[in-house]
Amino acid sequence: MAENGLLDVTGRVALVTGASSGLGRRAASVLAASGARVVGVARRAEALVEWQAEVGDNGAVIAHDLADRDGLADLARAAALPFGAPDIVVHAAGINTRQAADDVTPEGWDVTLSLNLSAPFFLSQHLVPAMKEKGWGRIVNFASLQSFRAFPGGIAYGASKGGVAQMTRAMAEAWSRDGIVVNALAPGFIRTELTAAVFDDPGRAARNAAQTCIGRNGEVDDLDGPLMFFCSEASKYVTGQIMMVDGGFTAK
Ligand SMILES: NC(=O)c1ccc[n+]([C@@H]2O[C@H](COP(=O)([O-])OP(=O)(O)OC[C@H]3O[C@@H](n4cnc5c(N)ncnc54)[C@H](O)[C@@H]3O)[C@@H](O)[C@H]2O)c1
Ligand SMILES: O=C(O)[C@H](O)[C@@H](O)[C@H](O)[C@H](O)CO
Repeated sequence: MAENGLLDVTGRVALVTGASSGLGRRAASVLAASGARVVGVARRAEALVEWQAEVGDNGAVIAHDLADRDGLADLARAAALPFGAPDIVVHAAGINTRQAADDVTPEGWDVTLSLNLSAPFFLSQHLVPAMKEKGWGRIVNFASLQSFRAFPGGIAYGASKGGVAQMTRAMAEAWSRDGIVVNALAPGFIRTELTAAVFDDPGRAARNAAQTCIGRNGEVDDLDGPLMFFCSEASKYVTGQIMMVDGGFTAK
């Protein structure tokens, strides 16, 4: 925590999707270690329970398929049971089906858009009324390099992440007057399960690292600072913004 308390999240309740692995799991752990009570959501119950054992009493878990839009109202209700209504939501669940444009299937397209784009919107819509009542809320979306750049096999993923970038601005316009700031983290190439295919190709991993200003690809803890900024009082006059956390990939 910063000495002036700006990054403090003690006593806040956070809902983190994608908490079973990668960036979502890291975000859930960092928030819990910083004093928030965290409800972790993802599909894999076993991995969630393992995460909960790590964080102890500050964590609760719900196994849920976020691509099923009809279940999101129930999920929002269930998420309020362990610690009260969430003040913070971090939408980290996401997939990349990596289908080439000529081969994209309707199923691949739909699940990508449902999980990456629709779930953050509709789940937020169910959580916002309680945030409005408190006059304070933080919504953190996950955009990507692919919100702005095209990569092979990225048409559905890129469409979803381009949508996340614009949705973040539109959510900010809709809800910020009620004390809810809405921003997005846009990671570069960070080593997780999602990017295993990228990191398993040494040539591609090296080219991506060389494209950054910092000279390396990312690790999950590279997002800790930007995450805490967006989840805390520090970001009270920052809304509708997409923060590149890409080692300077897009600056170069
Ligand atoms: N890793 C990167 O380089 C990178 C770069 C840019 C953006 N992102 C974004 O960051 C977010 C986290 O990605 P990651 O790299 O940690 O990936 P990951 O594969 O490690 O984690 C994804 C999480 O989403 C969950 N999930 C997948 N389908 C789900 C469903 N139907 N319902 C509920 N949960 C589901 C998984 O269980 C997992 O917890 C994603 O939105 C991703 O698009 C990642
Ligand atoms: O894994 C891949 O193949 C995709 O390129 C993405 O998932 C990227 O890692 C990320 O979106 C870039 O910011």
